Order: sequence, then structure tokens, then C-alpha cells
Amino acid sequence: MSEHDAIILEMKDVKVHFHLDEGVLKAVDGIDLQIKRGKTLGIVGESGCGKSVTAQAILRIVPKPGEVVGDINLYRNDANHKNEATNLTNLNPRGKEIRDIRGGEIAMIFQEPMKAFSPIHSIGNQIMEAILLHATEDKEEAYRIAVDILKKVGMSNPEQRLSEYPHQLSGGMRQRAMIAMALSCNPSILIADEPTTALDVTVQAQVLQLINDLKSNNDTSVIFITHDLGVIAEMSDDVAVMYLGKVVEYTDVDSLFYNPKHPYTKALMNSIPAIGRENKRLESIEGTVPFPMNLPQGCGFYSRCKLAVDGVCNVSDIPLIQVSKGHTVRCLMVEAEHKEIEVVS
Ligand SMILES: Nc1ncnc2c1ncn2[C@@H]1O[C@H](COP(=O)(O)OP(=O)(O)OP(=O)(O)O)[C@@H](O)[C@H]1O
Repeated sequence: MSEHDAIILEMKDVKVHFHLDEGVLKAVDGIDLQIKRGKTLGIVGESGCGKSVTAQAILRIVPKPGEVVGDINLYRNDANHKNEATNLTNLNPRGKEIRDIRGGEIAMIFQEPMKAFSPIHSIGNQIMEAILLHATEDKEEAYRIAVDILKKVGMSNPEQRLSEYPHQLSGGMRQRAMIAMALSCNPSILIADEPTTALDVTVQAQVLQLINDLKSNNDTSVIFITHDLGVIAEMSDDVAVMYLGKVVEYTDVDSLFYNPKHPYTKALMNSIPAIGRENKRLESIEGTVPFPMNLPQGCGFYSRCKLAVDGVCNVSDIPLIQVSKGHTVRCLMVEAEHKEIEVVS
């Protein structure tokens, strides 16, 4: 398999800037990511780091006055595309091609399913509408697919569920219904943005298991967005740690947990409870993510970093460096530790 056969989506130097009266808000500021076929990329970071806007950029649903630049190459492996790249940033956000891709090739599930469903139509109507739009024109077949998919996501009485309205379902069932709608067109990529945050722990575990099962059974690629490192450990093959619109550490899940490098990643790790660390106090990361407008020069984490050195870390943009194959970090202190390492960008 060539490298490109293994990659379904690639982001190169993607920026999402909102041009506001007060200045330019840099929600995403030059990120490079690769999504592998049949694998999960976890994107982790605190609130405001740019995770959701990254997902919106892929689907071209960034609200105005947001502007997306850079390359978001989708490699479709069907008869019409034969793995050639479609650059999603070049598509008209309201045009037919991106509308076909959205909900067809790439589907998304959100934290709050009520956002995905209209309250005035039955679950069945909405799931069937998606199927009729992307998968078949035959209503009876669409109904059969809808029933099958509700069974697949573990909903009892699927025929009855289809006639119910979103408010008649429990939170967990609504989440399953939204996953069903996302999966009804057999997407190659599923984007899950904090899909379990609003659920209780048991239902959360079931929904995560469901996403993992669907990934292995259908070879779906998943982009899993969360602020929760515990969920990242459970779900991801690769992980991108985001801070202030940039990827600050990017590697496979084992390297991230066994050999974290960036001070922000380490701080996130120290702020979660872990087995075998009972005697260590949990540390919260002091301060909050700065507002991404009119930022000072240098590292975005400077104001909160225990290792930061004045005159070094707050002078110019921090390059991404490779600490080992497939493991990149954006930190000058890590660079100083690894004198022989390679600067990537
Ligand atoms: N439509 C918008 N207009 C202006 N600014 C926005 C818009 N959407 C997001 N932002 C800003 O972009 C930055 C990144 O937001 P984003 O929602 O991507 O963060 P996040 O990491 O997903 O956090 P959360 O987990 O809270 O959603 C934030 O500073 C946010 O205020």
C-alpha cells in the first residue's frame, strides 16, 4: 500500500481566521494533520483551543466571517476519483460537491444531538431524508436501511423509534439516533465532537464502544474531538494535542502517554486521575487559554508554562520539531533537550 492509499484526509497549513471589527481572531492557525484509513485521530485540548473549528473547516461549515485557507485534501477511493485529491478548501461551501460529501463521505456527530435533529420531524423522517439524499432513491429501501441502522446502534423497537420525535427519546437514545443518522450513508470519515460529554458514565461507555465497533466493522476513519485524555486513550490510534489554534504535539497514542514531550501535554496528563498515581496530587493547569486575538510573539503556552524562558520562548514563532519518527512537538525547550532533532516546519 502506498502512503496515499493509507491516508484519507490530509490538512496542510490550514488556518481559520475570523475577521472581526476588533481584529483577527485566529481560531486555527496553521495546522497539519493526517487521517489514516480505518484509524482514529484524537484531537485533544482545553476549551477554546480550536478543535471544533478544525472540524467545521473540514466540513466547510465555518460560520461567517470565518475564512478557511490552506489545503484539506480528501482522497476518495471510488470509481470516480481513484484516490485523487479533492481540496475541500477550494469548494464552494454551499455547492453541490461539498453537500454530497457532507453527510455522505464525511459525517459528523455532536455533543448535543438536539442540534442535529429538527424538533418538528420524526426521527424516521430525518434519518430517511439523509438516506434518500445520499444512498438510494427508493423509499422502501431507505426505510429498511433506517431500521437496520437503528438496530446496529443498539436501539430496541426500531420501527417504533422511527415514528418518535427527538424530545421523546432519552439523552443516550438521542445520541444513538444521531450516530445512526451519521452512519446511514456509510461515511468514510466520522467526525465526533465531544459526543459523550453530556451523557452519564454508563451510556458514555456504550456510545464509545459503539463508535469503536463501527470503526472496526466498516473500516471507517474517525476524528474524535475531546478535552478528556481518558477518552483519547480509549479511542485513538494517533493524537494531536491542540493549543491556541496550533498542534503542539502529534504522535501515536502510545508515545503520547508513555513519552509525552510538550509541557502542555504533560500538564494535561498531570490534571487527570490515573491508576498507580494515587499518592500524587492532581494539578490543574493554572490560568486559561488566552483569547486568540492580538497575541504576543512566541509560544502560545508561554504565559502558563513552567519551563518558559523569557527572551527565548516569547520571541518568534516556535517551529515544529521531530523528536522521533512520527512524533512532532512545538517547543524550544524540547528542542534544546534533543540537539540532533530535525526541524519540520
Ligand atoms: N463563529 C465564531 N466566530 C468567532 N469566533 C469563534 C467562532 N467559533 C469559534 N470561535 C473562537 O475560536 C476559538 C476556537 O474555538 P473552538 O470552538 O474551536 O474551540 P474548542 O477547542 O472546540 O473548544 P470547545 O471544546 O469549548 O468547543 C475560540 O476562541 C472561539 O471563541
